[in-house]
Amino acid sequence: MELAGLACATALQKAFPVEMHPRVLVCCGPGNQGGDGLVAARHLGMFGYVPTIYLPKPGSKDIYKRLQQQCTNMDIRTISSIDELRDLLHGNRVDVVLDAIFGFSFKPPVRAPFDEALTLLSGENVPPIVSVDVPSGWDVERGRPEGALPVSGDGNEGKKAPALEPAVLISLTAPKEGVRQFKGRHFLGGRFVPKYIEEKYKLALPPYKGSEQVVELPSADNPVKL
Ligand SMILES: NC(=O)C1=CN([C@@H]2O[C@H](COP(=O)(O)OP(=O)(O)OC[C@H]3O[C@@H](n4cnc5c(N)ncnc54)[C@H](O)[C@@H]3O)[C@@H](O)[C@H]2O)[C@@H](O)CC1
Repeated sequence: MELAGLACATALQKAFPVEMHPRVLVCCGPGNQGGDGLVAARHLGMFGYVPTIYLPKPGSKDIYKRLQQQCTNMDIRTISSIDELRDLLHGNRVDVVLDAIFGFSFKPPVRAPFDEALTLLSGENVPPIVSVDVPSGWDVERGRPEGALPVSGDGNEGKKAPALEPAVLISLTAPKEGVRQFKGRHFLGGRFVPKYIEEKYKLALPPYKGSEQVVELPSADNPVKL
């Protein structure tokens, strides 16, 4: 989780340098991906950004609580309500968003309060989004859903929430099948995979340069050379 979060912070820094994009909103879900987001927030703070964490539903694992505490120790502000999220986004107080809400374990329908968060983050004039591993709302295998996602809960019949459309994606360990359609800047972070795992699963991972934690991958709109 530590190296994954560091990779997320590093990719965001490459795509959105601190000089131009100092204010980062880190949106965290309740799973391991949310934990990666908390780690990334801490490193972004170390890189000179001013992170704010949106954490509506903290994970219950002990490691999650400890990661939260480390952010608190660094005086990183945490918000939890949808009203605070709306105020931040509509008040032009965010330069870039790190989407660490849902990763490969997401399954629709979307449960509250993430339906409203996805709607706000998909609104007009929202700053660019960097998604972790799988853009929130996409399926790890099938990718971007066709149309908006159903929302669960009494009284939500017919209600929909959009999947996110990030500008940048940071895949962890190896890109997932569902992000083949992703066209923006695409980074890979996962310089922690032992050779035997790479060979066992035939991952064919690209080389990382020097001591870099991430490598930029070619995508349809960004044909970088490896
Ligand atoms: N080996 C691993 O498992 C690693 C995982 N990593 C990260 O962790 C992610 C996977 O972590 P997890 O398996 O914990 O799952 P996720 O972080 O993808 O999310 C699962 C959480 O979201 C909730 N959730 C799922 N569907 C929902 C819905 N429709 N509405 C509301 N809440 C919903 C679940 O209750 C669960 O708490 C990866 O995508 C990656 O970002 C990395 O830290 C690297 C290592």
